[in-house]
Amino acid sequence: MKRAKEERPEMKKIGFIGTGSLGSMLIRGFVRNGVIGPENINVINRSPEKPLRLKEEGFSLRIYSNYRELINDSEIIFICVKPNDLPQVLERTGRVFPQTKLVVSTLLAPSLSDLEQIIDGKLIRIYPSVTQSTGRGVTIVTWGQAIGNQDRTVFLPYLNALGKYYVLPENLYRAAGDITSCGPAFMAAMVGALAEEGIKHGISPEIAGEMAVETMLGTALLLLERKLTFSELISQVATPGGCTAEGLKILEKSLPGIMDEIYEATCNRQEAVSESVRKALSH
Ligand SMILES: NC(=O)C1=CN([C@@H]2O[C@H](COP(=O)(O)OP(=O)(O)OC[C@H]3O[C@@H](n4cnc5c(N)ncnc54)[C@H](OP(=O)(O)O)[C@@H]3O)[C@@H](O)[C@H]2O)C=CC1
Ligand SMILES: O=C(O)[C@@H]1CCC=N1
Repeated sequence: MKRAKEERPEMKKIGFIGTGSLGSMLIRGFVRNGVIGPENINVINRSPEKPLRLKEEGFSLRIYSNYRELINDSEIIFICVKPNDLPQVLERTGRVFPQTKLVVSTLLAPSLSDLEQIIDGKLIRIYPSVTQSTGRGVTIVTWGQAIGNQDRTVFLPYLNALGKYYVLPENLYRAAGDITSCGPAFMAAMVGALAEEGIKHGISPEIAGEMAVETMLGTALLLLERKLTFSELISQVATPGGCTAEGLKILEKSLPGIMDEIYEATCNRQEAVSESVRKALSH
C-alpha cells in the first residue's frame, strides 16, 4: 500500500498561486510527465485570463478565489508570483502554513533564509526555467530548515519531472540561475542576433530563424550525446585558417567582458528586488 502511494504522486492535490509564464510551465511540465493527475490542479491567479487559457489548452483546473481554501485543498503549494506581489499574497494566505503542506517558492527574491524569517511552514526554494515544460532544463533547489527526509522523498518526483535538478546553497543562485533560468532568454537573444545578421544580408526572416534554431538544437545534441566539451566542438568547426576562427577571435575579445557585466547586472537587480520586498514585508 505504502509503495503504491510512493509510485503515484499524481494522487496529491497541487496548488499554484500565480499561473503566469512559470506557473503555467510547471503545470504543463508536471502533467506532461505524469506527476499530477488532470483533476488535481488547484490554481489562484490575480486575473482570470491565464487560468482560462490553460483550461482552453485542456487542463481541468480547479480555479479558486479564496487563498485559504486553495491551501486547505492542496498538499504542495507553489508560489509563482513576481517578488513584488508576494506581500499581497501573504496578506491573503496568512504567514503560517500547516506543517502537513510543502510550500515552494519559485521567486527571484526573497531568499529562502529571508523567507524563513517571514513564513512559518515547510519551505522549499526552487529556481526553474521555462524550458522545463519540454521535460528538459535545470531546476536549482534549496531545502528549508524544516524539510526532512520524508518531505524530500515526497518532492523528488516533481523535481525529476522537470528535467535535471541540482541542490545548491543560495549564494550560488545567481551564478547558476544566469545559466539555467535566465539562460534560455540569453541564448535566444544570441541565436536571434545570429539570425538577424543573416536577415540583414537578404535571407528571409522565416528561413534565417529556422536555420538558427535547428543549428542551436544540433549543437546542443552534439554536446549532450557525443559528450564533446565546448572547446572540442569549437575546434571541430573552426578549420585552421578558415572563417569560423576569424569570427571566434571577435567573440573571444568581447564575450568574457559581456558575461561579467551580465552577472553584475543580474546580481544588482536581485539585490534591489530583495531589498524592495524586504521593505514591503516589514510594514
Ligand atoms: N519566467 C521564468 O523563466 C522564471 C521565473 N521565476 C520566478 O517565478 C515568478 C513568476 O515569474 P513569471 O511567471 O515569469 O511572471 P508572470 O508575470 O508571467 O506571472 C506572475 C503571475 O502571478 C499572478 N499574480 C500576481 N499577483 C497575484 C496574487 N496576489 N495572487 C495570485 N496571482 C497573482 C499574475 O497574475 P496576472 O495574470 O493578473 O498578471 C501572473 O499570472 C517570479 O518570482 C520569477 O522571479 C523563476 C525562474 C524562472
Ligand atoms: O527574469 C527574472 O527575474 C526571472 C527569474 C529568472 C528568469 N526569469
